Amino acid sequence: MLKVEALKVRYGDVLAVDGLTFQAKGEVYCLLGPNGAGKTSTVKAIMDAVPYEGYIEVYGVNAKEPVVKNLIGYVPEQVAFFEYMKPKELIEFMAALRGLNDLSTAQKLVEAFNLSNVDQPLYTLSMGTRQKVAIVLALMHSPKLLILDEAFNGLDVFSAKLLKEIVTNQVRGGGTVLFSTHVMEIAEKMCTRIGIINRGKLVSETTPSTLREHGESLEDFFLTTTGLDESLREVLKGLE
Ligand SMILES: Nc1ncnc2c1ncn2[C@@H]1O[C@H](COP(=O)(O)OP(=O)(O)OP(=O)(O)O)[C@@H](O)[C@H]1O
Repeated sequence: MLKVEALKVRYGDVLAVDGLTFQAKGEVYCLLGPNGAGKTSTVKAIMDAVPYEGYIEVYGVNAKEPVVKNLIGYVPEQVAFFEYMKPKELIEFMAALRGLNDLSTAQKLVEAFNLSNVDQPLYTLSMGTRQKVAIVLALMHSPKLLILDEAFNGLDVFSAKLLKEIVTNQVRGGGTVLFSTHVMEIAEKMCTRIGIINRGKLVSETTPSTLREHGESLEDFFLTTTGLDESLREVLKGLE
């Protein structure tokens, strides 16, 4: 379970996250918002990678506790690695950092994602392959909370499908997934709940089934709740 309460993230004068509160429990929770809405800042706060105000808890543990890192698997939006390391070395390095002796899950994931170039330095790998390495690193310790920040970027059809299945299994096994994405189709298909975030605030929560009941697409719901539908109409008028 993930609990985020009254979260604020500031960068100097910029209030990137402004009192955000939400919970995700044994489900796929999607944070959806326009560019700059505060999604990545929220995720970084959960990872204790930026200073923040408020309270974050992961499966009963304060997210400020170092031990929480073993409960979380995180695929960042931008994969930044030690470029001269090879995936195999990076996997061993991360396992050592986490105190993980059993590399069998990592090995299975390497095979599943068909990561044949584990002995090549990271800077020589394609974007999609780097993404797969990030996914293996995020999953190798079987985390309870999986955080995917635009994790489908650059993945081929096979790997994207595999990741979708992994997400489903994560929840089936009692885990939780926090998703941040711009891709409506993924949010609509994969998420149990969707939180719309705008200017650092949660402006609405919905579920794909509620949207279906109302015959509304997530795209329309998103544009209306963020007020972007009006901006879009004005922009289109200007183009006429
Ligand atoms: N390191 C930083 N220094 C200063 N401002 C920052 C920094 N990182 C993010 N911001 C600002 O904080 C706000 C939220 O950014 P954030 O990256 O969290 O949004 P996002 O919803 O993830 O956006 P996107 O969908 O474009 O990835 C934006 O105004 C952004 O410019």
